[in-house]
Amino acid sequence: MYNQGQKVVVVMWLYPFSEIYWGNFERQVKSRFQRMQQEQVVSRLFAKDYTLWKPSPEEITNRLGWLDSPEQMKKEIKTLKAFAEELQKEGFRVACLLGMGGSSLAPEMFSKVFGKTEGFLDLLVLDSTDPDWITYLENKLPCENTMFIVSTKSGTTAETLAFFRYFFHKLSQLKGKEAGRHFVAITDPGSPLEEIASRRLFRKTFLNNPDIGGRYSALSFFGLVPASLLGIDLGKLLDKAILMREFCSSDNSECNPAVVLATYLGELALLGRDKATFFFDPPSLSSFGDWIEQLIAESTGKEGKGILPVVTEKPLKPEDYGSDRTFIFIEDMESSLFRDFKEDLRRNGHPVLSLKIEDFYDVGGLFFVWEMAVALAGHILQINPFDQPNVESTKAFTRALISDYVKEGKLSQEKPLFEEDGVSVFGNWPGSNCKEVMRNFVKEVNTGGYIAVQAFMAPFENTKRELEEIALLLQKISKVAVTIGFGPRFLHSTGQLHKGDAGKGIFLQFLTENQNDMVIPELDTENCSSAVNRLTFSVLKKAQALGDREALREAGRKVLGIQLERAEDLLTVKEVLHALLAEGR
Ligand SMILES: O=P(O)(O)OC[C@H]1O[C@](O)(CO)[C@@H](O)[C@@H]1O
Repeated sequence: MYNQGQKVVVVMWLYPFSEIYWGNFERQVKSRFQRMQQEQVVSRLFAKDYTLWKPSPEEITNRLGWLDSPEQMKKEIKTLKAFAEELQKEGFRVACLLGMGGSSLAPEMFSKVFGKTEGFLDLLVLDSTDPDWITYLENKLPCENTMFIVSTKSGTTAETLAFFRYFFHKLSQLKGKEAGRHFVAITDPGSPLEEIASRRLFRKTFLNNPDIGGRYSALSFFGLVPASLLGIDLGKLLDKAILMREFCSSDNSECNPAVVLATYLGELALLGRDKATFFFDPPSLSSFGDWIEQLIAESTGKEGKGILPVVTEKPLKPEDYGSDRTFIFIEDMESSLFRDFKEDLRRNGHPVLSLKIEDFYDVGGLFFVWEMAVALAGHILQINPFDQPNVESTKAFTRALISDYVKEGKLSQEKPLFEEDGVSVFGNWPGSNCKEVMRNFVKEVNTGGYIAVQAFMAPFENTKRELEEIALLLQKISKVAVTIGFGPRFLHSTGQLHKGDAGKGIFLQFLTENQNDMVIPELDTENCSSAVNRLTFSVLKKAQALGDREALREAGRKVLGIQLERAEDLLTVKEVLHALLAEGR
């Protein structure tokens, strides 16, 4: 138990006034520190020694480019600045980034945390295939003055290419052969996008270092092109990362912030604390949470292991948390919002880590230290933190559904269990109404497990709020961690962990019908046969939801599918949960 008289709260120099409380785990932590020091884990990481993770170098040796990226990208600042100036001069006002997962989350964080600088471009990010959301975003875009950033490492990500085709078609109608001047590509050398960009006469193509994986690419062209368009001072940002790299280069474990964080994540997960629960102040930093969620979940959730990042919960009473949690606060220096909450958590024996940042440019250092920490947590868990072996299964089911759709004109789907007030319920669940099914669903989660709410819906603010309320009700009823992810975005983040971890999760999948729908245009009209059924965004979204449902089931996971006519029908689910909560009291 917490006792201020003992040496339990360590003030770290990671950032001034940061602090860490290990709870009852100091002994194990010390021994992990010693082991990492003896094995010279840090020196071996910088020497790119793949045996830290696996006996073979595959998808490791060619994924460590992020270690040198801050230094290398300093040489590109001039080019990036010149590009931003060129766009300003030509009257571009908005940049719209089309991308998924590692190609979109850092840019979105830059946009939400830093915002637009006077005279520079605004940045919007599209990472949803929901046609209502695309229409909403499109209506905000002054297409004539918009630069589209097509951002994909592989150059093959289905969502990104569908967004590209949609907006390229639109711009071609407006600008004819000049359409390509509104597009810039960020991709790996030799990817299919590089070829598309050259054929479609894109304004520019940034070829990234191929040795950097998606979720480790914040401080490469993937993060820095959009950051420079926003007017962020790249030199300052990268210097913070370079300084952090220096702090993180020592084999002296206790003095190495990345080793301390890795131990906090990895060692405590091995000891049963495998839910890393994040809180942010100011709230705009929660977009850093979306980035870190992908980094932790996609890197560690595999081979029957994994650390679940929880980034959307509101603070609860300390006794409402299980003994499977660690807590991480990322706050600015002045923040005292969580002071009492942290104290309560420590008093209840929960490990608590608080990182204080001085200004937003400290995210440069945060990107680096978390990338290194997660890579080292992968070493502690003995997994490869750079691959994503279970992501492909959803894609395969989705492709099969789409290919049937193109032939048959409809998506094949299981029959609902029943329909009730705008809500159709799917899955192998006992019960003949929503309340019975939901009661049985919640019973399926064990202590130490989690519930993942997956919403294939447009991410409007009011929908987010409704889902947060639903998550809170589920949390109160089940007493386990509850996460929320919008689909298809989460498929490129927590989707890996959902299928690759130890199977502790149960899944509540929402899927809405849409008000709007648009065909995803083909670019080469000569390849378009009029006999096929043309794919639309709503069909793509639905195929992704149904595909993931199948992939989860194939991995032995339990899924409750709820299809809604409109987002407002979430109310039916909320009412049922309120009733269940009242029953339990
Ligand atoms: O940059 P790409 O190749 O489009 O990939 C996007 C995302 O998809 C994944 O490959 C798999 O979900 C992520 O790891 C990656 O960040």
